[in-house]
Amino acid sequence: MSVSNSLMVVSDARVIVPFASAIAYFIFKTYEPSSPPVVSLLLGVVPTALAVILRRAFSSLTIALLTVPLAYWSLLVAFTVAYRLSPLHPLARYPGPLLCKVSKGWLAYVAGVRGDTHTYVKNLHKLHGDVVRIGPNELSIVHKDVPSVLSAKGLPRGPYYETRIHEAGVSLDGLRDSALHVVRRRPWARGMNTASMKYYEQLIFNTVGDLTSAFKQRMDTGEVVDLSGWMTFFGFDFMGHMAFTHDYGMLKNGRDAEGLYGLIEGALDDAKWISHLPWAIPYLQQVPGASKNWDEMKRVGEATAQRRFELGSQQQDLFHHLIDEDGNEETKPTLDLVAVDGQLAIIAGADTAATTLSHLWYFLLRNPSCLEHLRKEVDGAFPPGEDSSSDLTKQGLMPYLNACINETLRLYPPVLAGLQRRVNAGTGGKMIGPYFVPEQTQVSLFAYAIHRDERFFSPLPDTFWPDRWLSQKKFVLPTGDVVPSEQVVTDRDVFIPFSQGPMVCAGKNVALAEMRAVTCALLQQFDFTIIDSAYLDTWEDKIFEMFTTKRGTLPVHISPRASP
Ligand code: HEM
Repeated sequence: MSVSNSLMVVSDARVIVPFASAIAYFIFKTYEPSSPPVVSLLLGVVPTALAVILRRAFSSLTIALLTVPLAYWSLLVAFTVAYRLSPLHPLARYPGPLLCKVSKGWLAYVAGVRGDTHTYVKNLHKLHGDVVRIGPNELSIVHKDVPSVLSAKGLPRGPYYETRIHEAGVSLDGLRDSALHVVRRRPWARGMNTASMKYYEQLIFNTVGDLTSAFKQRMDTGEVVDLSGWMTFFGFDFMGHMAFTHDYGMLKNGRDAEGLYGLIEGALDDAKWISHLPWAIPYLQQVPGASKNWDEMKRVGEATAQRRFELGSQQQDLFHHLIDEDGNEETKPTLDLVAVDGQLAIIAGADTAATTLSHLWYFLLRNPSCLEHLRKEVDGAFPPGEDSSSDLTKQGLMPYLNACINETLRLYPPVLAGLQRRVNAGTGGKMIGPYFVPEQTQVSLFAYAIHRDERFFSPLPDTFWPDRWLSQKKFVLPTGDVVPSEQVVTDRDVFIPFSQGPMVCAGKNVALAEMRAVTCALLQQFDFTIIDSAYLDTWEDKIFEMFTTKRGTLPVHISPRASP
């Protein structure tokens, strides 16, 4: 080849590679393709083909194969970063850390390695205000206008929920199509109506009985118990009875013999970062062993559903409604899909309630005056000799009990992060309060950050102070100061531990009922003494976000309740 030809080929390469890379960038930006064949074509086939075509510009094919793809990918990254940081980006007006603006990988790192997404985002709001750019195309919003995001007229779910896609179908909590969600929610609504709640009340009564019997045994032997771990046993045993008429036997055996909790914790731990990079899910599934815990959980879920199916239709448990044993729906769901939803109930229901109860006991042990106040209320409602778990309706009307539970859910909502919604393409964007959110933007509501904002909960937004939920003319603060009610702000509209709107937690009422019942029964019958105050001092440092909450231990001595 002549010198002039060679120069032409080299200059062709200098034009063609950036041009091809720019086209690929344009396709990624406009269509956000994530299917492996398209991505492999754009990231693998195109640069390799270019290297082969332009090989004469290089000393050998090997050099071409090394140089062209590298240049192509580097340019692609450069275009992407430049656009994301440029004033042309639709979210350019919103502040946020540079790394968040560049890639969602940063939040995936915060979630996956540090596990403190909730405090990280709360601190970002402190620094930047109501709206923070937490990803290239994602905003976190702390604003009173929460309902315009979560209500029926709000926004559909965002890609954060893609991890809930299973072979048999998507579990209810991952459904992003709002119309389909309405259909799939119907059996859940039947499973949570008044008649169903009556059935579950008996199960709560029995499971609370198992818990108190186990504690009595350990009290007699002087064994130290981890209150947090036992709340997990309670949560799983109750959900097993409620969802599948299955006894996990954790309370009776004093351990998780089937290893279910470990399995779920492992699965959540493996996946906690991937929700931020949902496009990576199909690739991760190809990595041997990457979804080992999920696969095992699926197997256990299917086996439990199969066992329950064989029991027949007599039990009025959640499965009865989900599999539609009463024949309400035209099309019955498959057993596999019901297994997926049943599994969801166990994960969503057992761990969240156990986490809330553990936090509540932490706060009560930390604040003996609150514990005594609550115990007085329990004694007033259920005099000695009267079993508190016999009347769950009465518990629903106990102001201080409900204030303590609300206050716990406010400070530590078990779902610490990730109520993500999306402004879909073609909608023209959305106003949230005074803020315009352009199309194709994810909007995340971090309950943890919203609940601790002093515009919505004050005074002392970071302090456990159940009184803020009571209605009274004057309030005595934990500091001893007395303030009139006008100085106390408790904004229930932005209280979202269970979310709000059409996708609000389906198990909210059952969760509240079980948490009230456990709290009353334990206060009525036992005294707990933490074996070392260091466990209380470090409790909050050991809270990690992983969809739900990973928490530490609360080892206590149990003694019989001192006479009232
Ligand atoms: C303290 C206890 C609980 C808390 C704080 C809690 C919180 C939540 C939250 C924040 C969501 C997400 C909603 C969204 O995406 O907007 C949710 C969904 C859900 N929860 Fe709960 N949950 C609790 C207990 C339970 C229980 C006991 C059950 C089952 C009996 C349950 C079943 C569900 C289901 C099925 C969904 C999906 C709802 C849907 O997509 O329509 N949860 N929960």
